[in-house]
Amino acid sequence: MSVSLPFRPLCTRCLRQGVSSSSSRSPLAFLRSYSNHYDEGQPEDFADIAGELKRRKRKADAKRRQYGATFVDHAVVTVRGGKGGSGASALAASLRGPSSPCGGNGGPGGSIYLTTSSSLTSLASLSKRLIGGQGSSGSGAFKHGRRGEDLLIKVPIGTIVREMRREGEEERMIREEEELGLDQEEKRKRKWQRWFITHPSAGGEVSTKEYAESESLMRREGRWSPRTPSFEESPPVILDLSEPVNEPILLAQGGAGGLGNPFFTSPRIASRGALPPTQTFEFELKLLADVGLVGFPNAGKSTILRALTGRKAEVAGYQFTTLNPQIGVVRVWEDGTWGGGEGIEVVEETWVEREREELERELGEVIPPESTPIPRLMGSTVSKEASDVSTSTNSSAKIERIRFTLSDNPGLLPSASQNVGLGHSFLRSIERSPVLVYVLDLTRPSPSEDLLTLQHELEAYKPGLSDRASVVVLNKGDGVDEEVGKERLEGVHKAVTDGTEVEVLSGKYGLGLEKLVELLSDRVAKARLEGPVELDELPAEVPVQEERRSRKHWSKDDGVAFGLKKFSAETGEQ
Ligand SMILES: Nc1nc2c(ncn2[C@@H]2O[C@H](COP(=O)(O)OP(=O)(O)OP(=O)(O)O)[C@@H](O)[C@H]2O)c(=O)[nH]1
Ligand SMILES: [Mg+2]
Repeated sequence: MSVSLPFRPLCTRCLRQGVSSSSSRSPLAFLRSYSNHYDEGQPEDFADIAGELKRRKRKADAKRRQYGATFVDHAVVTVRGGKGGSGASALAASLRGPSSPCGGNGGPGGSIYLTTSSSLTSLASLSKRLIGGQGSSGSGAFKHGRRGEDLLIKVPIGTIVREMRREGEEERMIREEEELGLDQEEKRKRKWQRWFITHPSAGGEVSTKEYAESESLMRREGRWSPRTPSFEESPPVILDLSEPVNEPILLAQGGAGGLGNPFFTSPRIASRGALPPTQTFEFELKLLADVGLVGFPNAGKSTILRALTGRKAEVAGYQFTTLNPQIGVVRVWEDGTWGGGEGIEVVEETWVEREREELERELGEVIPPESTPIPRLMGSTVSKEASDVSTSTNSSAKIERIRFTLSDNPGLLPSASQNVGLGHSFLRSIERSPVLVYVLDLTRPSPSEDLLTLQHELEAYKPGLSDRASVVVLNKGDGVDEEVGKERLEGVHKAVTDGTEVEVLSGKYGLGLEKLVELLSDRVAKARLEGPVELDELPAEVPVQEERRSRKHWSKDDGVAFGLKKFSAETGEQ
């Protein structure tokens, strides 16, 4: 099979053959032409391409569903330190005299620690129930039990942890006894049974005196039925993990191990390990980035992130490609150049890149980038050369002026503030970004209306949030002609407040990015000087249950699933 036309289905075998038989075209050019054609939507050999695209879309949808299910920004987790192991009540037989107590102590239960991980952007890896390892019991010959295993939970930077409830075993028992209406004597007996174990040779009942003595010994050691302090006595744990954690934070302490019988006056008694209280924590993820990109699905947010930072965000020509917020780093040097990316010329859709990588693997050689005709921004004079001068990946000899993080977020649906789709997760993750950028698609019929919708959604979520967006990006500036572009640009200018910068650019072809970097550097520097701005609390928080339910039922046709009209990137209809 030869690659005589660029519209063959993209199977790797065809591509390989194309490479070997086609002398004039590089495989990348082949992919690009395929990709461009796909963009334009005018395939000639339609049956071939439609079939291939359908297959690809099915694959991508499945992948998206899979990723979608793993993005979690809110979790309620039950945590308990491990139970301490029991002390042993053992006697060492002696030929000459009476046997002596030799029971070892129980090992303490494992604790639960918390730390941050910069590679995480979701709470998906968090289990619903975390219990520290149980300490093992002591045994004869003074052998002490092993310590239970500690658990280390990793959460993304930007996670807020709040303790919601705590209940100890002791309180649970007291409640139960009240319900059963037990008298004091019965309560004492139950308690002793709960706390002590007796040597098998004890035979019969251990006397009340022995128990009472053992209890007072335990009290002296501070080990007797430790009470769980209420929130009034010891305020709930609230952690704001906005910075990387150096030392793991103790979230739940493991229970103390029981004491062996040498500790007690009666050799027939040893104590059980303590069961630590059960605590319920709420984890909420608010990703931290200096700049947050806000826009409708398909506006090109991920493309911009890739162009500025090189972060491998998924780029595709359909809505809700991004389900998981992504953060990249932009570095700006003293001479005004910037980098962070891989110096990529054109940000291709991810599937084109994958094909290319697969092809490179098969061929065992790197396919050199070839020059692509770069379109112009709505007939403006901003050229690729201008932006080339400003980007750089060679940072060794330069002095860094500023470095900031940029977050790409899931597309915002109308009514996201009411938690439609990934609404809250998206809004939560940008809430802490001091600088927001609206990303609008200049090829859509009315970017100014899109802008108003975005502003409305941010304000509905938290009043004052939309004020942080003082930069509006009109992306896909390469895709409109001068007349249409100017008209839409004018509409947006009319819709913005004073002091808001409006930039036409093309994330895909890297046009106009240097101006954006300059603007963002200034805004970030200013925001850092001013410090964090607190916003009012969420006016009407959607209950957790409801929120979770909505996420579970989320699909790519989200607007439809939530009784809204489907939002169409092609027509701009909502
Ligand atoms: N012509 C042109 N196409 C672009 C430009 N920027 C992005 N695109 C294309 O627009 C489509 C969507 O781009 P993405 O970057 O995935 O958009 P997004 O806003 O991240 O979309 P979601 O993740 O779905 O919210 C892809 O086909 C991109 O190749 C641009 O500047 N010019
Ligand atoms: Mg995206």
